[in-house]
This record gives sequence, C-alpha cells and structure tokens, in this order.
Amino acid sequence: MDKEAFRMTALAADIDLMTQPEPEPARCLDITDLSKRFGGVYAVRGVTLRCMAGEILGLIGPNGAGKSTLINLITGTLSPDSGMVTLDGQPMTGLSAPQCARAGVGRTFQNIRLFAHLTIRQNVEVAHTTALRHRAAGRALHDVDDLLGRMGLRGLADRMATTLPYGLQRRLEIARALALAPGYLLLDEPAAGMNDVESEHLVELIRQIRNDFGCGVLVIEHDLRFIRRVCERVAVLHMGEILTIGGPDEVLSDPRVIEVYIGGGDEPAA
Ligand SMILES: Nc1ncnc2c1ncn2[C@@H]1O[C@H](COP(=O)(O)OP(=O)(O)OP(=O)(O)O)[C@@H](O)[C@H]1O
Repeated sequence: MDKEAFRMTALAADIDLMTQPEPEPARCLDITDLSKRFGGVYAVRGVTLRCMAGEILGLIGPNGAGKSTLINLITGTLSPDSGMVTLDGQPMTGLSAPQCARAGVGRTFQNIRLFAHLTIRQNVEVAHTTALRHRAAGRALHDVDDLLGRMGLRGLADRMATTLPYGLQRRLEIARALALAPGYLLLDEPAAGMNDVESEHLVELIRQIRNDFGCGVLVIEHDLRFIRRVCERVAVLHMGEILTIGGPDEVLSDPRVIEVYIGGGDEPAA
C-alpha cells in the first residue's frame, strides 16, 4: 500500500459513531420460486429464500453458481422469467433498478460503480437527495455527514471518489446505499480487494450497520473466512439452485458444499 493510501486507510479506521435516528423496524426480504434463463441455460432455477428481518445472511457458491444473477433479479437489474420478490410483503418484481432502490432494496456492486466525476460527499448526496424526494412516510434518513463519519470518510469528503484506495471505495458504495435508508442491503463481494485489517473492520462495520440501521444484510462473498465471521446463516447456490442453508459452521463443513467448491476448482470451504 502506498503512503497516501495508508494514511487514508488509517483515517478511515477511526470510524465515527454519531447518534442519529432510531433504527427502523427490520424488514423481511422474500424470494419465491425465482428463475432466470439465458438461452437454454438456467442461471437461477426455482430459488426460494427468506432473508429474515435484521439478519446477516451469506450467499456463497462457486464461480457461475448464479449469485450475481440472483442479486440482479432481486434489485431490478434483471427481470425474472418466473417467481417473485417481496420486501415486507410489497412486490419488488417488475420494478426497475431505481424503483427497487427507492422501495428499500439497497445494493453495492461486484465491480464498484461510483460516480467518478463527483467527490466522495457528492456521491452520497446524490442518493440522499433522491431519498428525500421519494421518502416513504416515516422512513428516517441519516444525514450525509453521519453516513460519511460512520464509514470513516468524513475527513476525505471533498476528494474525488475514484482517488480513494479500493477498500474505501467499497465503503463509499455502502454509504451511498445507506443514504436511501434500505430495508434490506445487498453487498456484492464487499471484501474483494481488501487486506486482512480492512476486511476485519468491514466485519464490525456490517454488524454496526445492521444494529444501527435496522436493516437485514445479504452478503455475497468468495472469501469464506469473511462469511464465517460475519454471517448468522449461509445459503449455498450451486448451478442456479439452493443446495443448502444453515449456520456457517454447519454449512461450511457440509461435504456437499466442500464437493461443489472442489469440483468447481475453487477454494475449499474455510
Ligand atoms: N448476461 C448473461 N448472458 C448469458 N449468460 C449469462 C449472463 N449472465 C450470467 N450468465 C450465466 O449464468 C450463470 C450464472 O452466472 P452468475 O454470474 O450469476 O454466477 P456467479 O455465481 O455470480 O459467478 P461469479 O462468482 O463468477 O461472479 C453462468 O453460467 C453464466 O455464464
């Protein structure tokens, strides 16, 4: 890590915990019999999964298992061929990606998608302004400074977003997603590219987000040690279908799970 990146990471480690609105009542994300085919191949097939209110749920599976397709179906980036998604009983299926975000399904991206021509603060302000305009009655919003402080980014707020080291860009994406006061937050490979210290901070941060914002968190991640540390339950996707779901120790020592990882040539379970 270069000197500047180190300085920014050190600044970011000093996470600021400001007192802000009371957490919302936690909300439940239900995925029912969801399927999506590309040509003749099912990327996601008959997936039913209840992401319980306020839980930290991991979604794992070897390369090509269907994880990104599933998250894209949940967030309106892709339309399913069949099945449905609801947030607290409210249908999300058929909504566009911006509509899903405004309705309470927040996300970050596997390949970071920040507004490159905006500062760190402006990246969060864009989402915050949208949230103010479309806010559902009673949904409390955290202000921009609070969100930046929580992510350890307040001292860096006027820098251009893409000048941040990779790990902090991932945190900025989380701040932007939180600005929309999500009922459920989907994190797509949040620890990718992070060193051990950064990913340890991220474990704490995700727990803090769940506690303070009252949202459930669905974490897609290849780093199984990270999944074991942060998740309360883990679902395994294999060839587009749910192979198993349960506590992290139980799932990561399941011979079927080890087999699909070894069979796919990926790392075996941590
Ligand atoms: N736009 C697309 N067009 C055609 N096939 C696709 C498309 N997107 C995904 N697929 C296929 O769907 C399957 C699931 O892919 P997906 O990217 O969802 O898996 P993944 O679990 O996210 O993989 P990775 O861990 O490598 O990101 C794969 O066979 C993939 O090739």
